[in-house]
Amino acid sequence: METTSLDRPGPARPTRAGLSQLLNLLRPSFTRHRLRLAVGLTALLVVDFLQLIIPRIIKHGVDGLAALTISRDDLLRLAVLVIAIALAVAGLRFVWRYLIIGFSRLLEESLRNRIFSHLLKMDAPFFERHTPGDLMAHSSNDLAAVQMACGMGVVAAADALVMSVATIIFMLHIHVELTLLALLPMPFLAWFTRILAGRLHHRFTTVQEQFSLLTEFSRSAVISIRLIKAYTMERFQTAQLDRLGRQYVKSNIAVAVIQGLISPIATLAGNLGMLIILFVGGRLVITGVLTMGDFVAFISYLAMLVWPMMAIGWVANIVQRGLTSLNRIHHLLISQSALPDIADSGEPPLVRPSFSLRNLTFRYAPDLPPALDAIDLEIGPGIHGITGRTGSGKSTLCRLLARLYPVPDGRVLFGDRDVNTLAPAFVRSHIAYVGQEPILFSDTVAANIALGRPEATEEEIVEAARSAAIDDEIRDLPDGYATLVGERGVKLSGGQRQRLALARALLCNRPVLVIDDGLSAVDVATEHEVFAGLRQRFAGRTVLIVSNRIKMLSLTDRIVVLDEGRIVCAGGHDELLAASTLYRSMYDKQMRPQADEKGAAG
Ligand SMILES: Nc1ncnc2c1ncn2[C@@H]1O[C@H](COP(=O)(O)OP(=O)(O)OP(=O)(O)O)[C@@H](O)[C@H]1O
Repeated sequence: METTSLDRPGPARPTRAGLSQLLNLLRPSFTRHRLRLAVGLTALLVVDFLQLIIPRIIKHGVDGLAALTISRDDLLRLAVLVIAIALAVAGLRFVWRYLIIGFSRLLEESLRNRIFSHLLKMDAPFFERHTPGDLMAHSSNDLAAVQMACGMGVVAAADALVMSVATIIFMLHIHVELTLLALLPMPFLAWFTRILAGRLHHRFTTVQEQFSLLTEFSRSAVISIRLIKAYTMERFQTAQLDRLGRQYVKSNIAVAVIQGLISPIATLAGNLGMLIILFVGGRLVITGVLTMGDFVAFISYLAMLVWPMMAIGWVANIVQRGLTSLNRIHHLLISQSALPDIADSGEPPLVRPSFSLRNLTFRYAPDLPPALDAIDLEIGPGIHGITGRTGSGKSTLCRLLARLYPVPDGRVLFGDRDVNTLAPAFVRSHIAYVGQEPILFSDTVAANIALGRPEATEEEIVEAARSAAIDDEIRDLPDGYATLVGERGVKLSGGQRQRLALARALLCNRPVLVIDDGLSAVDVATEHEVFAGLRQRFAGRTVLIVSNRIKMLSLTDRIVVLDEGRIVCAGGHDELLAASTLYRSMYDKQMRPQADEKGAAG
């Protein structure tokens, strides 16, 4: 028998894609903003050049002073020149920061948009393989690492390259041997920075992990405060928080140790070079090979070289980190939905669509038993009840109709066409879906109802609420339909939330309504009212209600009983009472106590 299943290996560690594949992800942004980048990099190079000129001006002044050939006016002119250059450096620094860092933010935004629109296309199995934390990491840490590499990474790389090459040329120009000697400690500085930056990254990742553990712990403790109090868990929770807090402090101290090492090592390398200049360069001045000005300029150049040498190690690390993150983003973007990749052609919606399930077998994973087993079912206009024990496959059936999971070819037909030949969005656009857990957004009641049709009028919203039997209760809220609900608003009861979600689905006015146990928290009297509203509103259309409430099921046109993924019986309420032992036992459990109570009262 042909079945479908989802190969769900879990989020494996991604293999490294080719460099050109990774760079292809960045190319569109680099191309689009090439002018911005070119101007930014030019400003950066001009800053470098201007900085290199300052020691030469100072050399001129010192030589003049040493030979007593310089006038006060000359000195003033040199000072003004230095200030003018410093001002130009400050202005141009602002320009390159604005342009290049701005570019990295634009690149980050475009990658984020790409990731987000890709996620919107993915199917349910994808979201089961990737946890929300996983996906959040892509849209925060990984994007930040790429942004860093393409912003400060580009700046530091260009800066370090130009500054080190130019500074060394200027130094060589003064004295070749002295330059080579003074540069001796520099490769060690680059090497140390590289090693320390690597460790720093590692420790910093630990800090971030500890921080997210701590925040997640505090978040879940705050939202489950009632449970904690009910189980008198306060002490235990405090001890847990204390433990996490101590780990967090420890990992922060580990970061501080590395950060504390970097600067002294740089100073040490600079001072070693300085020592060499003092010792060797000083002798060259005494012997008249170098002028006093050359000597001072040489010291300034060496000081300027410390930063590029540190930057080389630092850049190597952030580029490596950026590539690792880019690799993860690449793997996310190449992951494919198992649903057919067919774009919605804009075909007009079907007026009275129906579903035909033909010998459909479905498993969530190859090693799991089938969640649906050889299902044959016609779902056309009318109100259909789906019932069965927990885990019998009711929700799975609804999810497959809503095209959240892939199905094998020819097993599910929609309006006589195989769903695999249709755009998933086309099929979904016919279905209003009410799930088991209603989700409300932090917005007004009206906006929550109008989620699927933001353009709906006030009258339409009220009418949908009335059909879902929630209108009166909404009017009793402090601001009626304008009341804020959700996380930061008024808290609604489970039944109210479910009816709000139902009103949202009703407002969409689609030809098929699927309610997956979405009325379980609604009391029996209100359930009747809701059902009457549905009957009237959906006359001639298709409604599928998953429920285990016999009273609700008895009102439907036809009931399908599932057990272990199979249809064990289908028919009207009376028919099933006679034909299905499962249905009969559900009826007995739910209706007998009432009958017994009535009998006892009589
Ligand atoms: N995402 C999933 N991954 C793996 N197995 C799943 C998944 N969802 C459901 N199942 C399994 O598939 C079977 C059918 O589950 P389903 O949720 O469709 O049952 P149900 O009849 O709706 O149950 P309930 O009445 O408790 O909601 C169960 O064995 C369940 O454990």
